[in-house]
Amino acid sequence: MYLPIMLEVENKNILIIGAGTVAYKKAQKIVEQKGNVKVVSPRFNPDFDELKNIKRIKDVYDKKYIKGHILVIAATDHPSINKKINEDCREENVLCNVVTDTHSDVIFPSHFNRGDLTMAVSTNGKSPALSKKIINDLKQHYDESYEERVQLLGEIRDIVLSLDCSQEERRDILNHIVELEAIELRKLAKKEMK
Ligand SMILES: C[C@@]1(CC(=O)O)C2=NC(=C\c3[nH]c(c(CCC(=O)O)c3CC(=O)O)Cc3[nH]c(c(CC(=O)O)c3CCC(=O)O)/C=C3\N/C(=C\2)[C@@H](CCC(=O)O)[C@]3(C)CC(=O)O)/[C@H]1CCC(=O)O
Ligand SMILES: NC(=O)c1ccc[n+]([C@@H]2O[C@H](COP(=O)([O-])OP(=O)(O)OC[C@H]3O[C@@H](n4cnc5c(N)ncnc54)[C@H](O)[C@@H]3O)[C@@H](O)[C@H]2O)c1
Repeated sequence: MYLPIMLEVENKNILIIGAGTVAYKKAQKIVEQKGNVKVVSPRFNPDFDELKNIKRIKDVYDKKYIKGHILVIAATDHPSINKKINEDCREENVLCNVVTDTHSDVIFPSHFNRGDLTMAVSTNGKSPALSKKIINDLKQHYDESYEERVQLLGEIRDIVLSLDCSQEERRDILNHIVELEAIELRKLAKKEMK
């Protein structure tokens, strides 16, 4: 079983082996979050030309490339090579995601963001298509308005945490404000700023 955790990738070194369609999608997501991406592959999908801030190495996989990375993504179209990459990473204590396997050390959930709200869904590799469908359903319910909502709740929470009251009272207030309408949250945030 997997434990869902959030990974801060900004300025972290992440290695991708293979440069096809799947590798491109993962590289794009990591670059968006300002991770340092290095890609090793003998051939690069033309989409990679759009990604300016990545380092390309035109070569086949070799274990020597792993060192110095916090995460390796094995994204070749050869499951046996990807498996070897996963084994090498285990020896080097580096986390590894294998795109052709449902049992690698790291799997990417399907996800979306509404500002600081992140929603992520995984099926433990059983059905990525179902993860995608559920995420699309959640997108309808948790619409763009949640971006402001989370922002306002964060602002109000900072004020509440600075109040001189018991931990229980604080928890009650914080649990109560999540039920409020946006208009009430805006008023509260404004009032507290003064
Ligand atoms: C989140 C996302 C990646 C992202 O973020 O890029 C993701 N898969 C996505 C889409 C997708 N992948 C596939 C389809 C075709 C339909 C289908 O097969 O269902 C679609 C749907 C589509 O493309 O529309 C095929 C596929 N995927 C894996 C295998 C290998 C295997 O099963 O052995 C094969 C078979 C290849 C073959 O047939 O040969 C494996 C994995 N894919 C995972 C994640 C991990 C488990 C996630 C979970 O627990 O649910 C895991 C285990 C490893 C990993 O990659 O981390 C992205 C969401 C897109 C979105 O949200 O827009
Ligand atoms: N996890 C997912 O989300 C997901 C989704 C769809 C498909 N897949 C699976 O992922 C695999 C990759 O799919 P794709 O569409 O990106 O394939 P692709 O053929 O577009 O790309 C494969 C890449 O791997 C490179 N490569 C091959 N041998 C290599 C080696 N020894 N060292 C380094 N690079 C090497 C190739 O040059 C190419 O750039 C497929 O097996 C596919 O079934 C996974």
